[in-house]
Amino acid sequence: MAQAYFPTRVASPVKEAFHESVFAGLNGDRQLKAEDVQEAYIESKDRLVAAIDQTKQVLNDVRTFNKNEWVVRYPQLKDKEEPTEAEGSTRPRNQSRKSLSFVDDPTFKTDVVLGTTQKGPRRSMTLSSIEDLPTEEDQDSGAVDDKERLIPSSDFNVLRLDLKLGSHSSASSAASLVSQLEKSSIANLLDERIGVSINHVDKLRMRVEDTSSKVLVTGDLNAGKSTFVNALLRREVMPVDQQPCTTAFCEVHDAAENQGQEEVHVIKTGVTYDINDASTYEKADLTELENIVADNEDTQKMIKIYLADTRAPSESLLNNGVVDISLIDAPGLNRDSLKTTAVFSRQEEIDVVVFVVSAENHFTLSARDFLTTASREKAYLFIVVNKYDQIRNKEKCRKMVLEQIKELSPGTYDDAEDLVHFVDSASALQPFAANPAFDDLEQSLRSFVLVKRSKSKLHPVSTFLSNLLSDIELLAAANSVVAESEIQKARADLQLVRPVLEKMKSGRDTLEGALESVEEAGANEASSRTKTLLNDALERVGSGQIGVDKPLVPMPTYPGLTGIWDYVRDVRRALLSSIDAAVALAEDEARLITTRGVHKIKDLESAHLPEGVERNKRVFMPEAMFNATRRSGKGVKRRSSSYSNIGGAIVAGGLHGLGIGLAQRPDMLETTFFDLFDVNHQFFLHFGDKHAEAEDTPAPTALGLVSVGVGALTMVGGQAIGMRGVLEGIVRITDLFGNETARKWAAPVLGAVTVGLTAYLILELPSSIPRTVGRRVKASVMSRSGEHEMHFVDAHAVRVSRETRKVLRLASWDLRERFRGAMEERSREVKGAEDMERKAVRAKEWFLNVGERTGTIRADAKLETIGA
Ligand SMILES: Nc1nc2c(ncn2[C@@H]2O[C@H](COP(=O)(O)OP(=O)(O)OP(=O)(O)O)[C@@H](O)[C@H]2O)c(=O)[nH]1
Repeated sequence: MAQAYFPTRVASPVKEAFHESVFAGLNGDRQLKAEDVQEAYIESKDRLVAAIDQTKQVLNDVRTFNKNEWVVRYPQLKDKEEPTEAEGSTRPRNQSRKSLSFVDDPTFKTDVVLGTTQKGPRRSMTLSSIEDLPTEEDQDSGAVDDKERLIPSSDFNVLRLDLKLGSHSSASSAASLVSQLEKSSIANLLDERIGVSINHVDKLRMRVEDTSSKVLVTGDLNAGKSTFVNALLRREVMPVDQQPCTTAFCEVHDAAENQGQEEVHVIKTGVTYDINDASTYEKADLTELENIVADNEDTQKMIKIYLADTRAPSESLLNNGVVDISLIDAPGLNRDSLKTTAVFSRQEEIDVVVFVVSAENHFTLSARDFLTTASREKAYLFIVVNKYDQIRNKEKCRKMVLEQIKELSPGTYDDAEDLVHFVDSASALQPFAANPAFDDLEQSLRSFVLVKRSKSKLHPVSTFLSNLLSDIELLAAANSVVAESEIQKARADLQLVRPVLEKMKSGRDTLEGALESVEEAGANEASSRTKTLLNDALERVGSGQIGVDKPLVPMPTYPGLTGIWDYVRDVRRALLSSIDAAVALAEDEARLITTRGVHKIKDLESAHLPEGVERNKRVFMPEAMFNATRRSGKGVKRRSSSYSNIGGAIVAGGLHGLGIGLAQRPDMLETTFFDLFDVNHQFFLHFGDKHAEAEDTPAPTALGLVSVGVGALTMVGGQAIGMRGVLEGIVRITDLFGNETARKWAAPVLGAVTVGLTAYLILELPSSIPRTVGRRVKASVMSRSGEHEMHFVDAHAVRVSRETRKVLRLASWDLRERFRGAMEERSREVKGAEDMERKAVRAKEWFLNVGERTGTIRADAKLETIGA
């Protein structure tokens, strides 16, 4: 549809206002209306600038949040099949179902619904409660809060990441490639994209703030561009020549910008022009302009011309009282300059392109090229068909020109009435000559520049900003969906792990106590059982009996006097082996006690270790107990050093398992005369010398022999004579040898002694030998060989309980370690989930707040109304 720019044909209030202002100067009221237009423009501009600043702030916040707190995820939305109404969809028409996923995590996929809010477009989405979403009926009844209303979403506009690699990659292969990118890589790309957008927003802000408006005048060579510019200025400023000559870009500004001075500034090559920095240009007088242009025919100079337009604001284009319009007289298009001018026309500060074509020549190839490109990029293109006065068949010319414009720039053709003007610029310069076509052009141009400035300058910015805000909203909404799902996940994890950890925490001391008591009880029981068994055995051995009920070596039978020495040795071996058997029995019991302890620890493991924690797979082998050996340097098996402080003689029984018990020790098996007659014992009985009992004298002494005899005698005599009587008897016997009578009796007395002794040997030995040997075995086993050595029974009790404790401690250490490891892992899991929950809660709130902020920015700026 054609748009009307010419004020006389407009009906809208803004156009009306401007229409008034165009013809202002006639009275003050009309001038005021022009100011209203300006005020409205400034007000829109200020709102837009505020929105730009706030949006920039949001973008910076998103970047900081992305960097410090939450890896911002980049969503992808795909359409979902929506059931038709016939299939029972009750979803409001303003809602659409989408599938939300993230390029960095293809596993995350959820359905979301997007819709419009009644209070203006704001994007939000919800994931889990699709089924609970408000139906159309709910919305109509007003039962739903606006927060739940959703807007239709498109994809990203400004913040779109170009994730495709090369033109050959299909969408699916690009997606699969992208899915391999890490979250942080995507977040970095997004950060860069936001950075670029912020820079662009900065530029837009400068553009919006800039009150100047540039009109670029270009066209074919010699088409009369300079003449046209002069006509607009009503002054012959630009050099006009029959020959195509202008190669410079002459930019005409109001002299007010140069402190009222009419001046020419020739910008030096390679520097950025700054009116306040005289080193960036060379000053010249207006009258020198022709020479300057002529001198620089081969170079494309940039020349600034400051001109004092003395006409009233209502007539002047430059000094119009609303915005600072500057005219740029560009070089005529030829092969060399086409590119430069085309680039120039694309510059952001160019608001309007005026294309001058000679009515005599129509469009050249360069012109066609330029117009096609420019009409695509600039919405507003003015075409001045110049030298129209030279045409005789004007209608035919007009028709032909319009046909060509229709082909080159259909948009311009649609508004040809306002945008295409057939004029005679040369005559516009002649004073007092009426030139209504040029007046019409001039008014169209002024109207176009001033009234539509909001559209040409503010609207693109507000559209960009609106798109940017939509992108931020999409980003925020999608990330709040992710945050919500992470909250749910963290809470579900916590629900599982937290009770396990709590149970472990509360059970830790119980477990510790239970393990200690299993260790302690096991070790104590093993110790006390060993003591009982060995004490019993020693007691029995001491009284000449086999120490255990089921001996390996039975008590030998008395073979008679002839085999007495073998008998003594066999008795000794049998008794020693029974002590060994008692030690073995104690070890076996310790094995049972340990097995029970290990089972208790297993039970504790089942009770205290949470599911999923690997159990101890080691199998306890009781038979391996008491077999701990290590190789010495010479390859001889020895007890481990933990037992080495127990005296070698005493612990011999402890080596039973290795086949080296007491019964295997030659020193213990050594039989002596005292195994027959325990002189020391007899002595002990009579003198009570307990030290003597412990001594094992290897050879009989004279006194001993006599004592044996006496002992035998006393025993034969019913053991009732007593020591004093024996001694007295000996004295008397000695005395007897001193006299005749005594000598006479000596032989019979000695004979009697011999008889007594013999009788003793025959009658008492079978029963006294086991007792004597047993007593001596017991005594030697229980003897102490040093200060630090322990009692035989205690030593074994310590050894057995230590072995028991060692095994139980190993088992409980293993459980403790597993428990500790499991608890640490659960603590880490809980902490991880708590961190995740905290972060996600914060992120969700933060992103929701971003959504609120963008909504406020839109509402405050009334973005949709700016330039509409
Ligand atoms: N009759 C007539 N002559 C014109 C008109 N406009 C320009 N001329 C003449 O055409 C010639 C070229 O005019 P310029 O204004 O120098 O043309 P230009 O497009 O600026 O030239 P270059 O910048 O060199 O390409 C001059 O002799 C002008 O007097 C017009 O509307 N009618």
